[in-house]
Order: sequence, then structure tokens, then C-alpha cells
Amino acid sequence: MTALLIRDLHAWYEKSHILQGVDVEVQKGKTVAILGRNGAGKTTTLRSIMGLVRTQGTITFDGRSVVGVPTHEIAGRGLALVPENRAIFSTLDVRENLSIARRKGSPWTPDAAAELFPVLRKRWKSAAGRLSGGEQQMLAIARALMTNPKLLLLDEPTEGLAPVIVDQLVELMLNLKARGLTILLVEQSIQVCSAVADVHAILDEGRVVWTGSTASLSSSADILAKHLTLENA
Ligand SMILES: Nc1ncnc2c1ncn2[C@@H]1O[C@H](COP(=O)(O)OP(=O)(O)OP(=O)(O)O)[C@@H](O)[C@H]1O
Repeated sequence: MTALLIRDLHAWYEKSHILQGVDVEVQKGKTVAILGRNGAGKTTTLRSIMGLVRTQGTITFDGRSVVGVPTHEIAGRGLALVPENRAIFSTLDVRENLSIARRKGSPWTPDAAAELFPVLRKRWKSAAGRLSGGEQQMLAIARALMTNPKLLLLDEPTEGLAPVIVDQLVELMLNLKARGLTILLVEQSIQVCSAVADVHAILDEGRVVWTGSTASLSSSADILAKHLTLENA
């Protein structure tokens, strides 16, 4: 069953035409990864879904259009974005960051999140701004869970983190997937995408130029060389 359907999506910043016909489909309970070079339009795709960019085209979630819907209403329908800059409150402690994000009635409480993120439990009373990059990323994901999302949008969660932390984040994403969460992941690391995602979409200059399974991604060296920065391959 389709959770998110994007068809012929165009997006603009002022007069710059950034997305030029993006097509992405995410099935319920599955993880789709969007790969692409810097500036390809990956973040803009996530921001478009959340109603943060001027768009044209089709975006439906659970069968209902979200185009033109205010961002807080889109969030209320069960979408949560973890942005690249993490958007945590640096002067509040970990527990406060979680409490403040919790939506009424959400089964996710700070204590429930701590079960899934033991790293955060250890830093419970630390100001978020004092956490390491990896801990901040965990906190940003935990904060998004507090809203009880059906679809989690993750923008380059592993960027700039040490390999051991990247492995922990991969485990975490697999755990969330095992709990039935639907995930749209933006990533530059092919290893991370291959470990987590069921379907991969390569974005180049505002268009999806290739979509396929993990098996076909790993056997498509020509596609990767053409559309990605190979140091990440
Ligand atoms: N607020 C903005 N105003 C104008 N142009 C923007 C804005 N944000 C992004 N852009 C431009 O839109 C294009 C796509 O940017 P986007 O952030 O979606 O790329 P990306 O694939 O996520 O890359 P990165 O990995 O660098 O974040 C780039 O050319 C970028 O310069």
C-alpha cells in the first residue's frame, strides 16, 4: 500500500526552478533512499513534502493531497522531518527537548525513547548543545518520534559522523523500520542506503534519473559513476 506518492513535482526558490519533475513512491512500512550529489535537490524534496517550499505537482500522503496544506497540519497527519541542522534546542536538556516535542496522546514518551536510545539516557540532564554530533542526531530523531509519525523524513542523518556512530544510526533506522515505521531517507552514503533502504532513487539536477532495488543499485556502477560523487560510493 502506498504511503507517499510524489508525481511530477516542481519546486522553486524565488525564480530558481529547483525540482523539475520528481517522481517518488514510498510503500507503507518500507524505506526509500534518495541519493544524489550536493545541490541535486534532495533537501528541497523533503522540504516540499512538508509544505516549506513553493511547489507544483502531486504529493499525496495516505491518499490525501498535502499540496497547499500548512506545515503544522502536514505534521498533524503523521509526517515528521529531521532536518540536516537537527533543529534541537541547545540550551534545554535532553529530557526537556523530548518532552517539549511530544504530541498529546503519542505513545512515545521520553522514557520510551530512552529505551530505544540508551545513549540519550546517559546524557539525560545534559544541555543538548553539549552533546556530540552523533548524540545530537539521535536526539533529533527521538524528538521527531515524540510526535508519533507514520512517515519519518531523515535529511542526511549520518553526514559528518564517525563510522562507529554511523553504524549505530544504521542499527537505529533498522530498528524503527522493524517497528513498522515508513522512512524516506536522504543520504550521500551508498553503504548506508544499501544497509537500510528497500528502494533507492537517484536525484540529479532536480529530476529522479534512476530508481531501483539494493541489488540493482550495487550492480549499476555506470549509473553511480554518472550521477553520484564516487568518493561516497
Ligand atoms: N533557500 C534557498 N534559496 C535559494 N536557493 C536554494 C535555497 N536552498 C537551496 N537552494 C538551491 O537549490 C538547489 C538544491 O538544493 P538542495 O539543498 O535541495 O540540494 P541537496 O541535494 O539537498 O544538496 P546538499 O547535500 O548540498 O544539501 C541548490 O542549487 C541550492 O543552492
